Amino acid sequence: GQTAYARLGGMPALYAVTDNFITLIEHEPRILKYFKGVDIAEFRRHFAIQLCMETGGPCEYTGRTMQDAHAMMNITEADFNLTVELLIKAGEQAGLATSEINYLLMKLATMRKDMLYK
Ligand code: HEM
Repeated sequence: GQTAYARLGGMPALYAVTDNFITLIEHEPRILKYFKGVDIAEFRRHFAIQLCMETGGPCEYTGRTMQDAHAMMNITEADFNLTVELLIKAGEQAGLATSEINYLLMKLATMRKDMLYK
């Protein structure tokens, strides 16, 4: 029984991951350039809610599809991989177990093709 959402500490933990992720992006010019003019408060909320949904939590994602959200960005494979590294680091900084980080990555990996080169 327990969902991954409960195991990893619920919404406070997912917001910690999200905030760490945003800080890491702010320090990585290669990724930050994609975020010019983006409403970060909305990105934060949608990202955390998406993590909640993907881990079986009691949330309903109301943001755009991954294909729409990442359209016209032409995200390269290298930049996608770098972003995933930042997300791993964000999870580590938030104290998530490696198994929970891997679970998250596995869930998000299925969306990869929706984001690349759109
Ligand atoms: C693990 C992979 C990723 C996930 C799960 C993810 C998830 C999300 C989510 C949930 C949103 C919010 C959509 C909305 O508010 O409607 C978003 C927006 C965004 N993502 Fe990603 N993303 C990923 C990878 C990337 C990568 C690799 C980049 C760039 C290198 C990127 C750049 C952006 C930008 C710039 C926005 C804001 C778009 C806007 O508001 O116009 N994302 N992403």
